[in-house]
Amino acid sequence: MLQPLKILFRTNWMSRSYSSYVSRMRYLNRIKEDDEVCQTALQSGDIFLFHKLAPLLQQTGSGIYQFPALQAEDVKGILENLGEDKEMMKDSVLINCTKQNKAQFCLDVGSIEQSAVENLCGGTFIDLRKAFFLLREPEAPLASRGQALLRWHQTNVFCSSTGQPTHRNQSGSQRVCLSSGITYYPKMSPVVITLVSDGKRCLLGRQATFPQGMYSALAGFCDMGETMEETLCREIAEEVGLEVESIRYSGSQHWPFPQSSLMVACHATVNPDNTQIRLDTMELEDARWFSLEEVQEALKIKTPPRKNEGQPTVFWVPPNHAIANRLIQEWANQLQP
Ligand SMILES: NC(=O)C1=CN([C@@H]2O[C@H](COP(=O)(O)OP(=O)(O)OC[C@H]3O[C@@H](n4cnc5c(N)ncnc54)[C@H](OP(=O)(O)O)[C@@H]3O)[C@@H](O)[C@H]2O)C=CC1
Ligand SMILES: [Mg+2]
Repeated sequence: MLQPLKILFRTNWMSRSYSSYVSRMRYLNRIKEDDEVCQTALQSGDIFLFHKLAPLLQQTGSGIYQFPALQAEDVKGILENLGEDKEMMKDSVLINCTKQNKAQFCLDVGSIEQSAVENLCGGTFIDLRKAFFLLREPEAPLASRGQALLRWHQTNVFCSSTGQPTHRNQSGSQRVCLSSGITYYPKMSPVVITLVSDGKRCLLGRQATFPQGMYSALAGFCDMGETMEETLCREIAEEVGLEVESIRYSGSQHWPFPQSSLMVACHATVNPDNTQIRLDTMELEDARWFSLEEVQEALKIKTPPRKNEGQPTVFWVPPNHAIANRLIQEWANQLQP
């Protein structure tokens, strides 16, 4: 029996019985695409403050760092209190949406005197390179996503084709040049990060810029037109002179340093009869095969070890905020007897 027309074309997407995740993603997309929906969401959203790309952190009594979500009214009060135009709120950029369907925005108040804002908020603006490791999940990735979006807007003010100013939409999900018609979207650079194994050992490398003693999985940016697999094989051949035999995907991560990368993490194996490392000293300072025992010891080290005079340098690996740590942990777990 045909349903009456109105039910078939009901447009109130929020009342449909979608899973809460689906309705949240659809709501987030509406905020992204529709300026009016975004302006409404901004009035009742969570606002995360930055100052010249440094996120505002607050420390609890027990010393834990938090990434405070201010309410729109609070932020307007702060702006008014400091004699600033409340219209600055419109510079907020949409980051995400909470499970309670609350929109999350970031706002850079870098034009205002830093300590004046810190005093009113009871917090401190801390450079992301430090803040990222002071925060825990899910605040660290939220802060790096907000910073990456704000930095993208600050570095894409002009059209790269006409030099004319670009104009953002309310959510900040894009910028458009009205004379060339080009639409710009926030970008991440794809990077493949690989844990190479010969079945018994794993291969880790270090750049001269790494902290002393720290070795990590090998990583490399994708060249234009490459598949992930091609990047992986090329980078391992380039950096340590080995040929990969098999590849297994592990996971991915947005990595904000130095620019926004999308880290695609994989395990790879090489022929155990051909494990001779031929190091590209232009790229890496060192690369070595490590045993399970050495890696298990390194995984126990949670903070950068002190270098004591006359003592051998201690081998350690990136902290668990970095996806390299996940790859190394996965490898150790699968080898563990
Ligand atoms: N989250 C994690 O666990 C880890 C993250 N990383 C990150 O992975 C990224 C890549 O690692 P890395 O070994 O340095 O990469 P590569 O091995 O590709 O070497 C870096 C070189 O790539 C070129 N390059 C820089 N930026 C880009 C870009 N956006 N697109 C294409 N090529 C680029 C530069 O070459 P040129 O100088 O010739 O221009 C640079 O010297 C780094 O940003 C690093 O921070 C690395 C290890 C662990
Ligand atoms: Mg590399």
